[in-house]
Formats: sequence, structure tokens, C-alpha cells
Amino acid sequence: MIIAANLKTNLTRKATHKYMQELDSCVQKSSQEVIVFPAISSLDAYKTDITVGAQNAYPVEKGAFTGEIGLEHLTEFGIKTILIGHSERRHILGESQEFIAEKFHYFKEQGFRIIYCVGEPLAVRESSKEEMLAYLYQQYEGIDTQYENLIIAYEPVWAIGTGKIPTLEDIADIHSELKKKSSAPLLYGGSVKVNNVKDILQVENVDGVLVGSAALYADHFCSMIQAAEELEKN
Ligand SMILES: O=C(CO)COP(=O)(O)O
Repeated sequence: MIIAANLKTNLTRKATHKYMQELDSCVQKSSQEVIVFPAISSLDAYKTDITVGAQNAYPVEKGAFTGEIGLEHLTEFGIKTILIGHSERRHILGESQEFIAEKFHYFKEQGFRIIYCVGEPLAVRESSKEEMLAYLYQQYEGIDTQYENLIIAYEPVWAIGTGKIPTLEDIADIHSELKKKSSAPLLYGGSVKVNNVKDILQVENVDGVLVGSAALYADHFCSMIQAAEELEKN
């Protein structure tokens, strides 16, 4: 399974290096695919089996895009994995579906592994299932759902950072619908914690998790990796 951590705007460079060292010993004993997306200031060529990904980058090699990093800043560290379409980039930073699709196309052309995020806000969730699926499917516009290096992450916006998660039946239902759009590995994200990760990973069509706040502690994230390991062994 794919066990991914999105550290968002957390952990200094020094703290991230300590985090990666602590996590590396846990990952050595695991057959799970572990991906960590550190803060941009902590990108580095870490000596580890953990895949390091970029939470964001501008769809150019380099250029006049103040405040952004481009392909060459990722290549410097051997980074070939990127998160695209996260709800915080959509709803807080205002990235349009058109620009997200442009980013997707650019990093696909560079052969990147892409974790592509989709998810609905609460108001959409509370409407009909048809409306919710229509909203989610709009987030696939301009995206090559057959791209061989694609991973999808379903992250209901109302579950991110709230401690609330859909019922396991709802996760199963939505994941089965999303699998009709793409056979790519499909992760669940949104308030994944040590105490619910095993249940979530056992849901059909859940191929892993994308964890935010609970992954900020290496020991907590390690126990989630171990939970996935135990499930695969049994
Ligand atoms: O946004 C997320 C991962 O990308 C989920 O965040 P939380 O795990 O903090 O809800």
C-alpha cells in the first residue's frame, strides 16, 4: 500500500531531517511504499528509502515566477514525485482547475509520479450523490486519468483537519465510483489517524492513505505504516 505524509507548512529544515531519520528506521522494516511531502524549505536529497515529493512547483523548468520553484529545483534533489490539486491550493490559494490541469500536463511530460487530489466541500457533500459526483468529476477535467504514473487521493475537504471522516461505507461507495474514472491507485485522505487507519485501509478500493496532521509525529506515522504492514501480512 501507499502510505503518504503531507507535512504542509510544518517542520523546519532541521526538524524535517530529524523526522526523516526517525522514519527511515521504520521504513526499513516495511514493504509499504512511503512518500513524504515536506515543506518546500526542507526539500533535499535525503539518504533514505522514503520517496520525497514536492507539495507544489510551478510548471516550468525555471523563470520569472516570484516565490515559486520550478523543475530544476526539484531535479537538483532527485525529486520526481509531486502533489497536484490539493484542496488547500484550490480553496485557499485559488488555483483554478485549468491551472491545475496545466501543472498536471507539465509534470506528466517530465515523467513525474503525480498524486492528484480531488474532494468536495461540505455543502456539496450535503447535496445529492449525483451532484457530489458531478463536482468530483469536474476536478478530472484536463487530467489524463490513464497516466501510468498517476495516483489519485480522495480527500473530502470537510474531513481535512477536522477530525471527522466519512463512514467506511461512504468511503467504499465513493472510492468505487472514482475507480470508474481511473484505475490508478486511490488513496483516502482527511483526518486519517493512528486509531482509524486500519479500518480505512481495509475498505475496498482504498490503496493507501494521504495523512496530514497525524503524520507530523514520526512515531505516529510509523505506526500507520506498521498497521498497513500487519494488514498485508494477515
Ligand atoms: O490534507 C490532508 C493530506 O493532504 C489531510 O490532512 P489531515 O490528515 O490533517 O486531515
